[in-house]
Amino acid sequence: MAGNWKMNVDHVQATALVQRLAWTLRDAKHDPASVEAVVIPPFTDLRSVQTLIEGDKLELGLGAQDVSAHEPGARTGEVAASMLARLGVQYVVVGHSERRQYHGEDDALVAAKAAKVLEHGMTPIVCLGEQLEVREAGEHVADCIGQLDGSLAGISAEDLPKVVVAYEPVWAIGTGKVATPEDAQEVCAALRARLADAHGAEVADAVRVLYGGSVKSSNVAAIMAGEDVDGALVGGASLDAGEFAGIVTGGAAS
Ligand SMILES: O=C[C@H](O)COP(=O)(O)O
Repeated sequence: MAGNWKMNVDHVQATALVQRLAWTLRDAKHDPASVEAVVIPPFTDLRSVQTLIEGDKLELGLGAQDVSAHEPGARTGEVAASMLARLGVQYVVVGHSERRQYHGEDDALVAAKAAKVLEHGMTPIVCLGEQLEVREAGEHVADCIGQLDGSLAGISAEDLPKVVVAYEPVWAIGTGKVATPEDAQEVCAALRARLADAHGAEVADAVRVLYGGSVKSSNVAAIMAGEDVDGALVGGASLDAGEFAGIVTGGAAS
């Protein structure tokens, strides 16, 4: 269960949020071995959050929201994978629809970023999902498979099991319109089947497939009931410690 804070929460607010989350999970007797909880703050919060996780031995994973496809150098404004790895970051979101939509990122760039994340020993969370008009045309499965192929291009069969794929229908992000459990399962299953066709069942089973889009504590169990839905990538609801803890424990219960 990964909480993507997006461009919210400064580093002072981040320390309070992450502590409240860890305490709430402890009070709920959450077992991190059953469901992994990951926080994905903005770059400016990473050091503060990492210090708390390490110092207070909080049972939370740490992720970043984006990364450069390049090695350190003259790339103003970018953050290199090696810098994130040095900070103790374990997961990096690549290809989020907000990056694809507002920053012109295409599958080739997403694949290059995912490869860079793997090269530096971290796990990419590779996002993909269809626009509303694509779903209305009934082309969502083919569209998502195309994004999967393009976004994982060049990643070796050895590295693929380390990848996390997040299916996030764009029309369900931040809109309150959650896909039905059947919608989520349909695409997650199709993605896994594609991985199995291309790389074998063992690789496909090892890849964790998440659903994202208006996930809350009240709907997480139904979504997680899908056989091919292994977890959730949560946006808005991860900004509330109690709500995100409810998602983590709700996912564990399903
Ligand atoms: O990365 C998270 C997704 O974009 C979902 O966001 P949301 O839970 O606010 O709909």
